[in-house]
This record gives sequence, C-alpha cells and structure tokens, in this order.
Amino acid sequence: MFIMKIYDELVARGLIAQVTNEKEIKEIINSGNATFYIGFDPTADSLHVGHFMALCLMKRLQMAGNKPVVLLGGGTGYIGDPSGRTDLRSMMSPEIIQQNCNCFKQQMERFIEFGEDKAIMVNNADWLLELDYIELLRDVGHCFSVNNMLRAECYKQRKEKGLSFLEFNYMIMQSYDFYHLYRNYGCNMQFGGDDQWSNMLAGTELIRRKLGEDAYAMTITLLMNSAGNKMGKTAKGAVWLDPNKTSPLEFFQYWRNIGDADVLKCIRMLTFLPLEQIDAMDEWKGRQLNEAKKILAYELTKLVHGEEEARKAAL
Ligand SMILES: N[C@@H](Cc1ccc(O)cc1)C(=O)O
Repeated sequence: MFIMKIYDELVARGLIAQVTNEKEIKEIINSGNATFYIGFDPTADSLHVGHFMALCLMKRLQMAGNKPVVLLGGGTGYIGDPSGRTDLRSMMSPEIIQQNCNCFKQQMERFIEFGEDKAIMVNNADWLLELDYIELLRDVGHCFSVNNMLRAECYKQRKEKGLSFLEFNYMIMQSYDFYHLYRNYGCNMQFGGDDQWSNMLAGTELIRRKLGEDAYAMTITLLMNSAGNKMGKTAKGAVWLDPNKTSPLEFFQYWRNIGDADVLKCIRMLTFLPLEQIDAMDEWKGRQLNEAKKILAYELTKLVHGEEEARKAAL
C-alpha cells in the first residue's frame, strides 16, 4: 500500500500556506527528525478553534515521529502581538497572564502527549522577563532593520490606528524565542498561523545573523469560510474549547451548521480521518452533505470533548 509522507499529507489536507524552504522542510519532517515549535500567547482563559488547528498540526507531526515544542507566551503576553489586528490590544496583568497560561496548559495536556522525547512545553517568561534592556539591544538590536520591520505584512492593518513602540517590539521578542530555542533545544523550525509569517521570518533572519545557521518557517492556512470570513466565530464570539465557555453541544452545533461549500474543506483540514475516506466524500451532495456535516461535528467534538460527549451531542 502506498503510504503518504507527512509533508504531502499536510499539502493534500490544504494545511500549508507559506514555507521558507520547501525542500528542506519536507525532508526534515518526513524523516521524523524535526524539533519544531509553535507559540501560544495566553490571551484568554481558554484555547479556541484557531489554537486547535495549530495543536492538530503538532499532533500530526508528532505522529510522524517529530518532536513538538509547545511554547506558552507567558513573556510575550506582557506585550501582545499586533500582527494582523486592527485594534490596539489592552495590556494584561501578570496575574491574568499566569492564570491564562495555566488554563492553556491544562487543555493542551489533554491533547498532546508530553515527555522528554515526545514533546516538551516551555514558557518564554523564563527567559524574556529577565532580559536586560541595554544588553538585549546590543545583543540582537543591531540585527533588525527598522525599515524592513515597518514594511512587514503583519502591520498593514495597523497603519491607520498606529502602532505603539511596545507592540513594535513584539517581533523582536518572538524572534528572540526562536533564537533561544534554536540554541537550547536544537529547534530549527517554527510553525504557526499565516498571520505569524513576518514574526517567524524575523526569527530565521536573527538566527542567520547571529549564528550563521539556517532555520525554517511554515505557516498554516487560516480557516476561512466560502464567504471569506474567518471561521470559529459565532455572533457570541469565539468558539472555545473549554466546555464551560462553549458547551460540547454548542461546539457540535457550530460544525453541524456550517455551509455546504465548507464541509469537505473542514473535514480535510481539521479531522484525522484518512484522506481516502475524505476523497470518497468529495462527490457528496444534498442529504449526503448533511451527513458529512454530522461526521465533521462528531469527529471534532470527539477530539475536543471525548467520545461520550460527542455521542450525546449527536443524539
Ligand atoms: N505571536 C503568536 C504567539 C507566539 C508567541 C511567542 C513565540 O515565540 C511564537 C508565537 C500569536 O500571537 O499567535
């Protein structure tokens, strides 16, 4: 039987948006020798659907033998990423950041298997909070071009409302993380949502300048519906993974009610069903599409809330 390698599977599932070096990334993750990281800023007391996609990517790569480094942004949370946002973020207190980190940690542990050679979790508070300003400026400041930074895609939406100096520094902190993980964990790949592209590129550039080494970045496609809107949001706000914020039934219903044009895409991108099974559903129409929505809702509810909740919600 032909077994698809992980990189081709990610392509076939429509998960890859941009890559810095296709050949190298493909080789390394297909060999199962990659140590890669994804960062999560503790912006709320629960993960949401966007985070879920990133965690699924980690799991897929872990299943192919690669080692995920989950980074909690206990340090970057003090600044707040302006990437791709029009609004100014409000500053979070240290207590809230800590509390949100704890919530993320608990939810992630149910989803990814941690252990020395399986996956590790780190918190950038451990190195960012103790940086010395002048020392940092001299250490890495000279590697960043303000002109290039201002041209970065991630600030485009910010040009009108303005970008504070606080937020402008976010990219430097995220780059520093990549550099730190490269040196301390041999982590030479960073993945994330497509809005993270500029931050990730800045990190590869820092590693090149400081160490003369190559590091790679890859982004995953943002989940958009056929009308061009970001998915995972309802009139009430985000679709959360915490059952107390979005009940398993509401979670199920969200996927059960998505548009016909979006079902197959979501099944491909979000579930772990084998691609052959999904391909066979490609021609489905009418009542069968309705069936596909139930499959999507069931599979996702099972992943997030467990089989029993999924079965209850499907009744
Ligand atoms: N900036 C990322 C989170 C992140 C934080 C630190 C990193 O090193 C990497 C990623 C986001 O907003 O989603």
